[in-house]
Amino acid sequence: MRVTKMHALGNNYIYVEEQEVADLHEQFAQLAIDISDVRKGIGSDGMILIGPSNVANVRMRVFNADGSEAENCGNGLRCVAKYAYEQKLVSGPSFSIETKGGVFAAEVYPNSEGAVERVTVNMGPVRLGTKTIPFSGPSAEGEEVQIQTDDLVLRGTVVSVGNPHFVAFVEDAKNTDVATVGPVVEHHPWFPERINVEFVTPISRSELDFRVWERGSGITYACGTGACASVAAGVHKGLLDETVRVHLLGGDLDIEIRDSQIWMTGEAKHVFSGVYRWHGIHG
Ligand SMILES: N[C@@H](CCC[C@H](N)C(=O)O)C(=O)O
Repeated sequence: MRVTKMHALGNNYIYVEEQEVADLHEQFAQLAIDISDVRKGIGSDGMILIGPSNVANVRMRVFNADGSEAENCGNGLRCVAKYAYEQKLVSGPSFSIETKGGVFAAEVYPNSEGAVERVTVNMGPVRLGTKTIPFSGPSAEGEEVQIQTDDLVLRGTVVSVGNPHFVAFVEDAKNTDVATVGPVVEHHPWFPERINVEFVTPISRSELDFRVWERGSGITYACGTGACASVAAGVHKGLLDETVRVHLLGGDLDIEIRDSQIWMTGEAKHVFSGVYRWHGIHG
């Protein structure tokens, strides 16, 4: 199958057009696991399928490295926008992308040769609280949820950006033990469909340090929806202004809350295009 690897701030996926894998419908989860494997596959945070849509200009489906399907991916939206424009799947620089978590409007900024390296996406309305995500904890919990296990007590704001997020404001995001705490929150029984976990520290009202544990992929260099969720939570808590530069492991992302909508602007980069031979589930 023809594949393209792209990354946005180091959050890297293998992008495949649906027509390339039309006969593999029941096997997308295993394909995502295999293709993401850094030793036996290509190596990535997951796989994103690009195809036609009935309700938007193009559709994307997001599979994490463990094969689970996610509703949305912010870095994926920017890379799909780049791909769709450069491959002429769309006719102009402004268009819409369908995901399982909703339809999002994208705008690409091509250079004089038509190559796109920067994209803005309207990530939709700010949605906070346990009613916006799959949640099976006590109904008394609202926007702020307190997770308690034998080893951990952690408060976080829950936010939906199409996909679910738990945003914890911590003393020093850059030195948080993400690999230990992240999976405990991801798999906490209150989140029946698991959850993405962000650790954030405001360094001013317009700058945020950010680390992430992604549902289904673990530590990644960046999470676009996670950055959106974190700024939405920070503005709601009165800690941040509405225009924020988020410092992720892989670089910076600009998030703005305007008219209760979240706008995300950042890079999208091509790594390589080539052919991947998959030997299938029994291969
Ligand atoms: N990296 C993404 C989010 C990908 C999906 C996520 N792991 C989930 O399961 O919801 C982003 O940039 O938003």
